Amino acid sequence: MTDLLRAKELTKHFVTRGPLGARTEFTAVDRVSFEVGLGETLAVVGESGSGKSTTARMAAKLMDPSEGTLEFDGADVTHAKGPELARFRANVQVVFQDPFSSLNPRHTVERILMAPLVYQGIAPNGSRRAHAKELMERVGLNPDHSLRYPGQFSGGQAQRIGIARALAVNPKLVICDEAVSALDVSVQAQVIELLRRLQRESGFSYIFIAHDLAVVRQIAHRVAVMSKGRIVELGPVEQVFDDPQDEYTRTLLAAIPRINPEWDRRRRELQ
Ligand SMILES: Nc1ncnc2c1ncn2[C@@H]1O[C@H](COP(=O)(O)OP(=O)(O)OP(=O)(O)O)[C@@H](O)[C@H]1O
Repeated sequence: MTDLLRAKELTKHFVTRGPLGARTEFTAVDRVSFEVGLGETLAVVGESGSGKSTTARMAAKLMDPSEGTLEFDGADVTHAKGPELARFRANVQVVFQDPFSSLNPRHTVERILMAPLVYQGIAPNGSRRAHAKELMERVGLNPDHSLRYPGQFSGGQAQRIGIARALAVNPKLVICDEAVSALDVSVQAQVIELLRRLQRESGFSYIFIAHDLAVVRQIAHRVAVMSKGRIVELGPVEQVFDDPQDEYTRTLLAAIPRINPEWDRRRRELQ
């Protein structure tokens, strides 16, 4: 499989100040390396504070790494600026956890979906409206609702708007940072199915940040397990879930039966 994104030894230090102004350096992500293939879904899992979001932010170039490099489509984009960064932004899009805080509440869906097209100079003026409606249809929203505001949609529908906005520029990689974590289980299943369908149709890659391993099992090809800023295990989902090599991965997996008894039953049947 051709590598689309290659992260090499990505590291992020944060500087915090104590009550007396004392400077403490803290390493949130520590020499993390991974690749994402074309059309592949790489999940990044781990407990809260393990460094998943910081890794996602560096991969999306929303945050510069303290050390390490990022390659996209064979080019080093670690320090990309100007047109090179704009090209990266057209190819790599992010879907955040909370659609209501990541979508402007004062803009209509149409305006939200047309904004990336304007920014990237995609689709001539007259066809942007039609393109926005097409995007709504692609993610299962009624295009007649294009003049509504995010607040007039349910959580699941609003997340579909976030997904449509990410797809507007036809990206090669979509980074989902806990994109389904805040949704009810049944809505979550529908949005996961949507994400899978969109990947089948368009062949783009996902980095899928999640803490729910049952969700990861449904969507990812490979999984990286993070603990205390480091990747402790990385491999195909079946391999990591069925034969975890790392002690921390085993602890994470042991928590699943409480989340998904059906999956646990099937696992036991297979053993
Ligand atoms: N801007 C920042 N300044 C200082 N520390 C930060 C900053 N952003 C994150 N951290 C710290 O870095 C560590 C990793 O955070 P990160 O959000 O990447 O973890 P996470 O695995 O995504 O956790 P969660 O699932 O809770 O979002 C945490 O200890 C967090 O407090």
